[in-house]
Amino acid sequence: MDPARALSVVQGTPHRVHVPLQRDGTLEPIIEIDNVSKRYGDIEALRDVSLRIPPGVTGLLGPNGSGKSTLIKALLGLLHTQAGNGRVLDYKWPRETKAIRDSIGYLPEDDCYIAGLEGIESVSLMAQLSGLPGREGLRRSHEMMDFCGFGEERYREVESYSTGMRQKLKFAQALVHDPPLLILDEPTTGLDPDQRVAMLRRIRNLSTRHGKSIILSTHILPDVRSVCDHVVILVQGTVRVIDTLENLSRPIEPTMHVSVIGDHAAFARRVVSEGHRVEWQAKSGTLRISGIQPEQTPLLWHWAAECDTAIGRLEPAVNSLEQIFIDVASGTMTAGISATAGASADRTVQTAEARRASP
Ligand SMILES: Nc1ncnc2c1ncn2[C@@H]1O[C@H](COP(=O)(O)OP(=O)(O)OP(=O)(O)O)[C@@H](O)[C@H]1O
Repeated sequence: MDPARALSVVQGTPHRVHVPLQRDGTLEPIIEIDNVSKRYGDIEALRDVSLRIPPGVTGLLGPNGSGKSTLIKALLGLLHTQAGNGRVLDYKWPRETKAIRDSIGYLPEDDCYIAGLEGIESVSLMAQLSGLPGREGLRRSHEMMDFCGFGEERYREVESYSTGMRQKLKFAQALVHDPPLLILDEPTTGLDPDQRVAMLRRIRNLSTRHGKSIILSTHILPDVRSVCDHVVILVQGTVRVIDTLENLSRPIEPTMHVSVIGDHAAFARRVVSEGHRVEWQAKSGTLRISGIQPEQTPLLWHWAAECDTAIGRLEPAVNSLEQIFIDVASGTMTAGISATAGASADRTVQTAEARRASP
């Protein structure tokens, strides 16, 4: 059987998730929590966190110690929070913890296996613990191990597994009960480049072909870029950004990157005299010109000619996730956005001043 199809042929799928449209046509969040606080003694790991996570793949980002693991464990009901309430899928959080846990597949960051068990036994044990009857659980375990790329190694004891195989084992264990929501904590750690690409493909596939919602907690920003629809950035226990990757990538105002042949400072002064903002990007040797509408770009050629310069390259600017992360973590950028895709009107970004530089 095609492993990619395995998920769709499982009979008696135990979980169904109802994702209705809201009045404004956007999808209802799968997670809605309000005013969640968690303290460990004097440490405030989560401070009054309110969050709406839409269906799809959401990257959960943040510097070390920002509260990602605490948030995940809180959602799973693995730790007690001092304040907050909400909903996870169709269940009240934190009251209906058991039902919530049944509906989530969790891949923890740390190893989780029982020494002495074969891979297939480990996965079917999880299937049984999730309530699947023995034979159905075993069948499903084989399907998930196929899906995760296991061959005959499934019959080896898990302590002989490489780091990459342990990651895949955890993935199969998280998937075996066919949950509608997956929470994956650093799922690509320790994978070689090929395995990493395969893992990301599986994650994307689960979302697009099998309708799973996925929260991906990671420090690997290219992973986020390649599979996530939305991004949440936590800093010091507070949510600093929730938005679609697409919105975040788009500069707040239309911006062009221009490489100039000749005296770029003279060209920059000419552009500034027309009321546009110009920054010199030393690394790329280009000018970043803000506030230029696409229909105004012919003017750039005109101004370049006036200064006896020429334009070598001209392309629309895109915010890099790396820069967004650095700006948010350092406090030079804040964005407060409805988590629902497309709702970006109230975004407030304070990067312009911080980044402004003269050529
Ligand atoms: N059991 C605990 N007892 C005391 N403090 C804790 C405990 N667990 C976490 N913390 C603290 O709470 C804060 C948030 O930690 P958390 O592990 O949630 O962050 P994180 O974003 O997951 O970090 P990392 O990216 O390093 O995994 C940190 O200051 C951490 O030291």
